[in-house]
Amino acid sequence: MGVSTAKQDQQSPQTIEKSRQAGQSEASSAVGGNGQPRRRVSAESLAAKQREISVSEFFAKNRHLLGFDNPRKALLTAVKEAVDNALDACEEAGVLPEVWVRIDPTGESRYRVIVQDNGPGIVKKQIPLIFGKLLYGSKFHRLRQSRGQQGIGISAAGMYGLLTTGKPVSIVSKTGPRKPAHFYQIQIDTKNNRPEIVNGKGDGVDIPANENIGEFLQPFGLPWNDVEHGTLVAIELEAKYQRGRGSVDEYLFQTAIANPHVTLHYQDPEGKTRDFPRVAEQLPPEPKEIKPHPYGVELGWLVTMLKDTKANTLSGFLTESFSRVSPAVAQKILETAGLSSRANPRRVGRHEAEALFQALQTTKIQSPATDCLSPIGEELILRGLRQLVPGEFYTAVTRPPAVYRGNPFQVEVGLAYGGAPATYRVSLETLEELLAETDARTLRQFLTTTFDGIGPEGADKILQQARLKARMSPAKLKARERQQLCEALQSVNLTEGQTMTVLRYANRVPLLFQAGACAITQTVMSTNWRPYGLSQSRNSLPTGPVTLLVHFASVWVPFTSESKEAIAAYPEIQKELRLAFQAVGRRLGMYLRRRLRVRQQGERRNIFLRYLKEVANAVSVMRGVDRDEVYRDLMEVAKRVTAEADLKLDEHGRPVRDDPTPEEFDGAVIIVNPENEEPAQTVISGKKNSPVQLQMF
Ligand SMILES: Nc1ncnc2c1ncn2[C@@H]1O[C@H](COP(=O)(O)OP(=O)(O)OP(=O)(O)O)[C@@H](O)[C@H]1O
Repeated sequence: MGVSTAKQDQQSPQTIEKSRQAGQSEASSAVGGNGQPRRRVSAESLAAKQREISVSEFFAKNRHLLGFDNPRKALLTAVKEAVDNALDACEEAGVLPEVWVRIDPTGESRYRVIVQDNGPGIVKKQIPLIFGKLLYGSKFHRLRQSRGQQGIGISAAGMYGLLTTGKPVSIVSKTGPRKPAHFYQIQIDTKNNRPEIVNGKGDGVDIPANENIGEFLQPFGLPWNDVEHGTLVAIELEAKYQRGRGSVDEYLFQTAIANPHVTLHYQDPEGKTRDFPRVAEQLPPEPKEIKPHPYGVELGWLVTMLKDTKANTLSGFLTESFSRVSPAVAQKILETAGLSSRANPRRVGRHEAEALFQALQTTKIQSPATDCLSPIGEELILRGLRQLVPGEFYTAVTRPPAVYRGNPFQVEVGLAYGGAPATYRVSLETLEELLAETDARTLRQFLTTTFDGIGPEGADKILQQARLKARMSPAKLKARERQQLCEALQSVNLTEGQTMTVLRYANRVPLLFQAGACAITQTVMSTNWRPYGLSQSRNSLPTGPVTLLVHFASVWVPFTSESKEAIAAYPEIQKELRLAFQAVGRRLGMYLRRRLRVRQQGERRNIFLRYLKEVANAVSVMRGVDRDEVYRDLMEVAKRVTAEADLKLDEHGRPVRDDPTPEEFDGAVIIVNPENEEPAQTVISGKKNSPVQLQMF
């Protein structure tokens, strides 16, 4: 009734008043004869309907909250959950990760995702709970950087598979070379959020240590890569495979950039394989677990902690439960709160808890320890970017750790400038596949959603060159038009029309959706990039051939939803992001200004040179002096006036003689020689007052 139609909107005020009265009399029919509203339900009848809702029932209905809102995203989410777990497990076990990802088509809009790792494996008893129960995991209750944090991911992917195909999840896990492997087929009982084991008469199957696992699993279509320990997960689900932005391919590519210590093997649904070999042979430093910091605690949480503690005194409670609280600090807090340090924490009343809470917030306490974080580091960011993103100038910055709501976090940013957009690498065959897979309705939409870095402006440029209309349907292109589009993609210069590509990461995991809702994108857009040589309209992404890698690392990432796609905009986080953007922006600005100056001086010298011979001729005729001598003298003058053309970089931005010093850039930088694509200069540690290492990759 609340929906107003166009017809209603045109009604006169009188007609509207009449219908309002009619509406009132209709409503009054719900009033009983005694003038009291008629009661349709009683508290008792409502009570009869009350039922507990299991967490799995809830998420089965609200699957979009977990990233399963459409078949394409479902495929990515399933792969992502399994790969993220594999990487977490390997790193925790101190193993350099090697992960095999395979997507097999099993029917119309059905795929089987198979992910195997060389991690520690999972003990037999835990397998059913991990894969057949939502909210079960090892990471939720600890404060330490990891990819997973909620304990929902992999069981939710299995549940989605079960709901859409009726097939259970298959798991094979082996914990050591002389240990048997465990093979389970598990489905989740959504009503009760409990695992049901389907194979081995409800007990799973053990594969003895001396048996060939690969041969054993062959009849089940499960490929086992021979490792001493590791886990394989296979989930069949309703899905859609499509390349381009937000695809499995893109997720793996971006994972490889931010995880240079990982080797990934990938086989796509068409059987094409791609390997991403590791470029770093060392694991990142292991993050340590920390206790919560007093500034992050909330009153209700404090009350629960007081009730649950095993400490016998308030002083013991504070020092054991929180990080950075020494006995002296505890004493200070308790004095401020007016409480005895020997009081029993389990007997603390409401008012006393509130006083303690206030004292915790107001006492000066050292910031939390930051060894719970494991940033990628400037050197590895540069290596990762250089390996996979083409460009001529690279720089990276790792900010010092900071704190939001008591949680330590760290921001890192890498910037690559000058790479051609992905369109240059598109062959006709790939373009035809992308056109066949897309669900974009217009060509312009196809271009902007398929390729990173193409904004509407760039798309229009390409379509103009291809002589195609922006609103044409991608599915209806004829062979000749597809050819035209491919040629335009490869030839149009997008340097100006390209928008900045932002690669967002949280705890080394690429974030591929909800860019607009993410603090990272919002802060990139609200930062002023114009002083650094990029053009930018107000509150939008800057334009130019720039890729920005942004890594947010924390013991708890404040995601905006359970699907872990966007980071919430806490002011402390936005401040750190902005400082990191400004640091890389300043270095980019320096590089671009220098390049521009060199180019301008080069052009000026060319003009001199064009007329130098004629001037020398005229002077020698007029003054009777030697022409060649005059020419040589004039040449000297031209060189002196345009000396900068010989300095630093030539017109391609290539260092010519005197390369910029590390101190000038004040940070980690790579400048690439565009002619042979070799790094002309690499500065890894160029911070002022610190030893400078120059290193070529
Ligand atoms: N491949 C694996 N090897 C070893 N342990 C694993 C593996 N996959 C999952 N686990 C264990 O299972 C637990 C549950 O995994 P799940 O994906 O459901 O949640 P999570 O990774 O803890 O958090 P999130 O929901 O944020 O992803 C993990 O915490 C981990 O201890």
